[in-house]
Amino acid sequence: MALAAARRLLLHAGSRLGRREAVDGARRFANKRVLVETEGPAGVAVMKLRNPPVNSLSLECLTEFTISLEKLENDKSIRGVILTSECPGIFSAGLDLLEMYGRNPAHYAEYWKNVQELWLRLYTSNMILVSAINGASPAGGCLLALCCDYRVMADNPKYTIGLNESLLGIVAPFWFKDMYVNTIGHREAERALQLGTLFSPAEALKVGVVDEVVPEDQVHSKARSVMTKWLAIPDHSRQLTKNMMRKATADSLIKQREADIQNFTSFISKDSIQKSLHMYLEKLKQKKG
Ligand SMILES: CCCCCC/C=C/CC(=O)SCCNC(=O)CCNC(=O)[C@H](O)C(C)(C)COP(=O)(O)OP(=O)(O)OC[C@H]1O[C@@H](n2cnc3c(N)ncnc32)[C@H](O)[C@@H]1OP(=O)(O)O
Repeated sequence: MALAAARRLLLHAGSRLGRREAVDGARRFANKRVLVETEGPAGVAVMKLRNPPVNSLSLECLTEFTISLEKLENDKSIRGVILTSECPGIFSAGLDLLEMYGRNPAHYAEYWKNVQELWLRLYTSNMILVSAINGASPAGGCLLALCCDYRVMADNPKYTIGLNESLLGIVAPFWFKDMYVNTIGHREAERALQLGTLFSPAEALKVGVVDEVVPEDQVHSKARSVMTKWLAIPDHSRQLTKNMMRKATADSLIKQREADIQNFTSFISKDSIQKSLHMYLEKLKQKKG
């Protein structure tokens, strides 16, 4: 409830939490966890996630992300968005594990509703979305990239990308799976989902999780040149085509949003799933020590 009110305030009052300012002719607005700048080709915004240390998609981050997208959708001068990260070496660590561990069912339901909302807004966006994947991109991080129309990834073998949910002892929801199938085909998706494969950039390119791999210092310039190419297509025909390609996948979640929330809430509340998440979080901690 409080988040919904904050969302309305941010969206309509615009400048209270989300500041809009002019910098060298470029416009920018920033929430705490998402920075949006208009720069480069006309009509293009660059959206940078900045939720250190790993750009995990906490409830606050999801909300700010969704609001920023909504603002851009409402700004008729914006035709394309480059999605990238301000956290060195990390695109996004995906959903915030601490939102799914040790909380109550009402919290899980609220969290999942916001995950769905961001996904629907990204996946069905009328704007051209290009991701400049400049770091690790597991699970929900990969999901963000998969929503884009084109994916450029930095050629750094330390960075991996994929839907690795099964490694955590959880299961990718059907709409994550559908988008994976749409992107890499049924056989590759089936194998990668079961194994929880995290692909290196070269592997991701081979299997089709990303469209291009370039030297790390060229990720942004490549994303911009890709955007320029896409901007040359008339919006109405591109948008109608995108809608035709994506509508069925989006509709299958829209039809059953409430059931999906209930399914998530009961799944994630199970003792066995909480135990798996606990073990995974411990493993992340031990990796450091
Ligand atoms: C029907 C039911 C359906 C259920 C479906 C639920 C779907 C879930 C989709 C998801 O997105 S689940 C999240 C999956 N994410 C991951 O597996 C990524 C885990 N993280 C990593 O592998 C690494 O952290 C990294 C991203 C490769 C970065 O490595 P690095 O060495 O740079 O940092 P760390 O030291 O590992 O991490 C720093 C700090 O951040 C914490 N952290 C990492 N990832 C997350 C996360 N996703 N959520 C919350 N917190 C995260 C990590 O624990 C460290 O915390 P500390 O307090 O500093 O120890």
